[in-house]
Amino acid sequence: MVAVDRGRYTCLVETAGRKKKRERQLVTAMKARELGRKGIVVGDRVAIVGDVTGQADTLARVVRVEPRTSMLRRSADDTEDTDGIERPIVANADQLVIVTALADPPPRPRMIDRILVAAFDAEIDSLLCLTKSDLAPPAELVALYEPLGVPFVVVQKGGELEELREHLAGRISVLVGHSGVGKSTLVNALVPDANRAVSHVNAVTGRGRHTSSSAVALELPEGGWIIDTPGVRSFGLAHVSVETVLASFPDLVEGTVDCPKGCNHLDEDCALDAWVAAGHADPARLASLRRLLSIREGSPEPE
Ligand SMILES: Nc1nc2c(ncn2[C@@H]2O[C@H](COP(=O)(O)OP(=O)(O)OP(=O)(O)O)[C@@H](O)[C@H]2O)c(=O)[nH]1
Ligand SMILES: [Zn+2]
Repeated sequence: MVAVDRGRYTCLVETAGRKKKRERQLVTAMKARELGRKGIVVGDRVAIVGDVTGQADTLARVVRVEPRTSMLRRSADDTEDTDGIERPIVANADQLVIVTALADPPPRPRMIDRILVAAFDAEIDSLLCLTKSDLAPPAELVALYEPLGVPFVVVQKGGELEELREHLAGRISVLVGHSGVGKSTLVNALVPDANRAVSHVNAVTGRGRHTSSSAVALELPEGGWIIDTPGVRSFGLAHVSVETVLASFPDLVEGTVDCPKGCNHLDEDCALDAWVAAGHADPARLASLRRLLSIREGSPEPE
């Protein structure tokens, strides 16, 4: 599923054409009644029936959604309608690319932390993509994320993208970042046909890029997909547990055996302080764990 918009689903269908050459086309579909209220999102693998020629004014039907390997939800505070529900937006992604400018706009570590927790929760890898390196050096931000073991790449407009391409090749990556960080600049550089591909999808669904707030999947020339998420600044965290965050710090788990029951690992009675002080783990790791845990407790970053 490469785009979803107001009940119209754009699917990429690959068929074995003549001379075993693989042929692919975009097919517009609607949801078959038997799927009921089950949602379909970008990244979903689906089965479709009916008219799958993809010709103008044809409409296929999605009859089945395959089991998902991961699911990212838009955070409730990100949606215009403030009903507090975290809606699924991307399925089956295997990498979350956090696009952050080194300056203009300045980096927002709290937002980066929130996205990292969402990635831990969804069990997908994350990659820090630091843009606008012509405006500021990356050292300070890199130092903040080094203890977390998050890989990073540094890019600038018109510059080399080889390293980033290596991280993206063959994978399904979701790009997320605040407005103005250079996400569109990046997408256009990575996918030479990005504008055309997006307008083609929108021609099928009848919407323009900037009116659409839904995610769109774009295929990379070197294989793999990037999924742009316009208007999405962070992902839902309300359901993320202490255990989920802790599980991403396997080096610290052992130190929690003496914690009081239900310890949030933030208060004075937490056993991790003594355990780390005894030299069992890096204090920077504990500090990072606590930074991420406190995000769940705190209110979302104000705009
Ligand atoms: N100095 C500098 N400016 C950049 C760089 N990359 C992008 N810009 C500029 O930053 C501005 C925002 O870039 P966009 O690519 O539109 O950012 P975006 O994240 O897509 O923003 P939205 O479209 O609002 O979501 C534009 O004026 C770009 O020309 C960079 O590496 N260095
Ligand atoms: Zn504890």
